Amino acid sequence: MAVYTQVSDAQLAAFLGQYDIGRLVSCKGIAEGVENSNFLLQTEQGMFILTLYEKRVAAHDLPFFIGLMDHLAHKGFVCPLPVRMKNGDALGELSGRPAAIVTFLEGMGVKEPSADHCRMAGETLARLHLAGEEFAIRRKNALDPSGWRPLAQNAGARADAVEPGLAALIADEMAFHDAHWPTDLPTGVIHADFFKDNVFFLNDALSGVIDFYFACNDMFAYDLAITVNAWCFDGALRFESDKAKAMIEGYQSVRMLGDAEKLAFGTLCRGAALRFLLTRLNDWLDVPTGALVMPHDPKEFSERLRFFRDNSIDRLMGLV
Ligand SMILES: Nc1ncnc2c1ncn2[C@@H]1O[C@H](COP(=O)(O)OP(=O)(O)OP(=O)(O)O)[C@@H](O)[C@H]1O
Ligand SMILES: N[C@@H](CCO)C(=O)O
Repeated sequence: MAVYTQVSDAQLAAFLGQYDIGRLVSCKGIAEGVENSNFLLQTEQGMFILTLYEKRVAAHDLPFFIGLMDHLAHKGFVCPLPVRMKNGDALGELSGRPAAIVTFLEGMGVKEPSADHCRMAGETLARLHLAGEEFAIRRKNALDPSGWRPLAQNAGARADAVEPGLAALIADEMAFHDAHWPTDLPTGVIHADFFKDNVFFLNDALSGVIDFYFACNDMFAYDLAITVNAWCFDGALRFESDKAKAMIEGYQSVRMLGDAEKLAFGTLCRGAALRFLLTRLNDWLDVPTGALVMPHDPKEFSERLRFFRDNSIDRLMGLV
């Protein structure tokens, strides 16, 4: 359960006093998620999500995240809408953390997506990329290859206690990406964490997207590579090429990939696997004391990484 910061009744009452969302009926910590502390609020006016931003969210990035959700929602993209306080601000402070309330989205993530779910996810990711055009604020990706290095160093030799040989695998991959990471592909606003738990479905139709707290400006194709990593492996970590093909077709039904994006796609998938391996590994090794959180297993991404390192995926994904 991800609740890193506890909130007393008195603190919550004072915080909610700044909003016009009716009297509080209940407030429950949310079990899912690993990044921030999330609470489901029920008020006289309905359901809302209260988020207290934790370690990976820098306060100076919050106007980007809040502004992006506002921008996308106004473009007709279904995502949470930040709720403004009586004074017009969407960001406040609670229990010593930056905090915000956003609207509640109906639906839930699918644990075992079909190829159809993957197609819809691909389409929606491309719509997000187009809807993000004209968003004025910019944010560098804090988890691009330069951001991976401190994570790799912090884990260091401790990685081998999680999985023998992992420290060498990470060092080799860092060297590979130093030489091969593309720099000239089309960029724009990307979600950067388009995982199955962040994409909601209702009655088998995609109903909305949450969790924009890794969003940034980076390569569109990298976002698709992250999404293929997250959606297109089965429970035994076998790559499911039918799902990847459907996802890429769905994406290209809205935004075509260029030749350079297709050529670099294998490297981007390999880098995406390394990025999630590194954050998971650091979270696994350094769980804050007292936190109610179940860290994700890093080994799920070392397996994906080896798959993308050892296989040429162009044909498997219908890219050639
Ligand atoms: N706007 C929303 N509407 C409905 N449910 C939401 C909303 N925002 C968050 N949730 C619920 O809270 C959970 C955690 O939210 P979120 O994914 O933003 O947290 P996180 O700590 O950033 O997690 P992650 O590990 O995915 O980065 C979601 O899985 C979902 O169940
Ligand atoms: N989606 C991420 C967690 C949020 O950073 C993961 O599964 O590792």
